[in-house]
Amino acid sequence: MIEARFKVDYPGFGLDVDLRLPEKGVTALFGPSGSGKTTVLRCVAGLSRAPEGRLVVGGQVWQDSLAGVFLPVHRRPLGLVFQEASLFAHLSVRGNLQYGMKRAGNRAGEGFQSIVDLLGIAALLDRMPGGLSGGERQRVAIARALLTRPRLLLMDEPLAALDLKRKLEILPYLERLHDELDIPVLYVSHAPDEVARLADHLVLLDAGKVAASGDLRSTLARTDLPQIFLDDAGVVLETAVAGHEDDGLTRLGFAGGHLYVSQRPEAVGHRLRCRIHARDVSIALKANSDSSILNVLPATVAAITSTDTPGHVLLRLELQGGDALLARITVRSRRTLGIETGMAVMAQVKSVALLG
Ligand SMILES: Nc1ncnc2c1ncn2[C@@H]1O[C@H](COP(=O)(O)OP(=O)(O)OP(=O)(O)O)[C@@H](O)[C@H]1O
Repeated sequence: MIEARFKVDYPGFGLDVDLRLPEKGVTALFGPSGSGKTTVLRCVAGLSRAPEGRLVVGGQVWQDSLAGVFLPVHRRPLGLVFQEASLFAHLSVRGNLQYGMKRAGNRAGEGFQSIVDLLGIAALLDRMPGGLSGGERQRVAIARALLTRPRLLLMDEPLAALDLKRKLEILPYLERLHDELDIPVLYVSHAPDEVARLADHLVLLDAGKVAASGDLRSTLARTDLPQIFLDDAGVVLETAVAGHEDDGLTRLGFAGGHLYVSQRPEAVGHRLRCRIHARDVSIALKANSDSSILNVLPATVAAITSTDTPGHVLLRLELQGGDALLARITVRSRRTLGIETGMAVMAQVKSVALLG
């Protein structure tokens, strides 16, 4: 468990957070511009010194303002990856990686091959940074950070400077981080799709305060969050390919039932994350045989929340097996159908976005 408590006062902005984060997996720090994501990351890195703060990583105290403890950034075993990869232009990719290793006392190059493979950069080792694409540079920067054998990897909007094509190229490598790294990753982003795809744990920041912190799927399914997080609300489901149908559809299975999507190349059993937006879910009182909507799941209305969207409410629908969906429907439809909490309904899913 990482314990991170920081209080910072800047003119016009105050940060006051108290977090308990898992020691494994990717934690996304998500929130609107100016909510304090980078400030938290800088306090964790030791790049900023919170006047009041306590930070414990892997049982080691990195900061304890009451006891006067503050490890400077160079004494913290962490890897840092920023928006722009700052590689040494006069060193090859291999030279850049070796520099990182030496600085961290990793002279034997422990883990070199597995990290080079993890980031897919074996073919780039003898190239100079000047000739690399933005996505390749970021992969090298991540490898260099990992080769310092950090206890924690910090990433601040690592994809923000890349165009869509480069983002898509690097995402699969980042995705592997949560499966293959046994250190925690703290990932700052304001891109909902990136967070939905990469994170295991989610911290929502709003005006310097923690609006929510928890497992990604259950946090995204909450309807009791500040409005800013409900505008583009949607859940993430962890599914597996259950079969390929002969009419060009792939069937995905999860505890709540099945979802049909356009044919996928992945084999049966392959895990796929999906995002389902609240705006893409509608409600029927019973299974409809005269509808073109294929994906219909039995659900129970667990919560009804009003939102900033005039004339609409947000429903939280519990599915079999513990997952949930959100649905944005009109107040009029709610009235016409007589929807109340506790009712059994059919959730009609108009669109499923596959992540990855
Ligand atoms: N050194 C500083 N001195 C004064 N104010 C600061 C300092 N650093 C950050 N701030 C202010 O703190 C607030 C939070 O900034 P921060 O960069 O943490 O937000 P963010 O959520 O990362 O935003 P973005 O998504 O735009 O990067 C902002 O209002 C910013 O102007």
